[in-house]
Amino acid sequence: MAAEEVAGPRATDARRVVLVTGANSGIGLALCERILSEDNQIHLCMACRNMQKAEAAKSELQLSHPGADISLLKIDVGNINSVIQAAQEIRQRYQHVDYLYLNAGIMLNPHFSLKAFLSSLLSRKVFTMFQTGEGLLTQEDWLTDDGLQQVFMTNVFGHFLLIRNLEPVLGQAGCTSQVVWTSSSNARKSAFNLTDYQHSQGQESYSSSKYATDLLNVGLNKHYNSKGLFSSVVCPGLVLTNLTYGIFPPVLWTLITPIMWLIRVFMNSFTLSPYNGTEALVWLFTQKPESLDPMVKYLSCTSGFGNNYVTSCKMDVDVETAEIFYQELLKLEGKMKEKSDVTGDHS
Ligand SMILES: NC(=O)C1=CN([C@@H]2O[C@H](COP(=O)(O)OP(=O)(O)OC[C@H]3O[C@@H](n4cnc5c(N)ncnc54)[C@H](OP(=O)(O)O)[C@@H]3O)[C@@H](O)[C@H]2O)C=CC1
Ligand SMILES: CC(C)CCC[C@@H](C)[C@H]1CC[C@H]2C3=C(CC[C@]12C)[C@@]1(C)CCC(=O)C[C@@H]1CC3
Repeated sequence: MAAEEVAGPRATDARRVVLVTGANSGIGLALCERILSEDNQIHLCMACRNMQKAEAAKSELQLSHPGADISLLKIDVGNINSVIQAAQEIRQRYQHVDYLYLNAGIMLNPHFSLKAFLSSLLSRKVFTMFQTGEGLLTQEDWLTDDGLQQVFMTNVFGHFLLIRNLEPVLGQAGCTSQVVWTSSSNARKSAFNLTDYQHSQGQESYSSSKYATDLLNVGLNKHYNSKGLFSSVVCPGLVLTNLTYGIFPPVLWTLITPIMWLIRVFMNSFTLSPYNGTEALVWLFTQKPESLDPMVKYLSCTSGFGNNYVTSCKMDVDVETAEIFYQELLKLEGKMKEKSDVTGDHS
């Protein structure tokens, strides 16, 4: 599809530009809906890989928010050329991007361990297990056409490249930009290894990639705050979406919903609906980025009565590791650029 067909009107300087990746379903779509309810004067750019799904999501939003200023952008964050082309398109469309929600994410072929679940259920780890899913899931992963691990590319590096290629429209003098990562309570230090940061060796690529976003958040703040770019990390809790439908089929999730409501009385991380899961993402939209702590994660929470609120918790991240990882990503960016220069692959 030609870019003109999907692009909306050029956003005027007065409108704040909000760009959301993975905006056509789940948490991304609910976020778009809630941000439009918060401020219907924004220009919303829905960045998606599947334009048919994106069109359907846009129509849904325009039904609930007639007159909303929404445009679509094609991006596959799992493909380097697509990210570079999308960034070029964004730079042409907008003078400034105010909010960049890095939400697109995948968990490839998850396997649930019933044995681990039952043994954790009877142990003191039960709360941690329900909050983080620790020890319950393993996943597969494979290589992208660019030769990188798919989960790392999609959840981390594609978004990193997007930021790097959007530098001219992010954070100008007197006009800050806010980057918000949809991370996860499943992010775990022990699943991440600096010497194998793409997680080619293990079976917890999702957990590793989400820990990588937490590290990257710290690195980005260190290198970009002085340029007016601020980064934050959010955990939406457990939300029933296409991602979790890869773990159990929708019908099974529906059957255990009453049990999950019961668990929610003790566990505020069972947000369950995409609407609830976006609470912290929407809260960040209303905050001054300079006032946020780069070392904390913001958590969407839902009480047993179904009330939403936001809490924060310190990230399990040290500044030195974050810096080494940031430098590794810069090196990888250079390597991939060199490779495309040599092969002449600029498609
Ligand atoms: N559900 C949960 O319990 C939790 C989810 N998260 C995170 O929330 C984020 C949103 O996931 P969620 O809403 O749950 O799941 P969904 O599968 O509903 O949404 C994921 C979105 O990302 C898009 N996407 C996936 N791969 C790419 C790609 N290569 N390029 C562009 N877009 C892509 C999907 O597009 P398409 O429709 O084309 O596949 C979809 O729009 C993810 O980062 C996930 O890790 C974090 C914590 C908990
Ligand atoms: C009776 C049921 C509530 C049992 C469900 C057990 C597990 C399938 C879930 C318990 C904690 C969940 C969880 C996730 C997936 C499903 C569980 C493991 C996530 C890993 C999904 C993606 C994330 O980003 C974080 C979630 C943490 C909690």
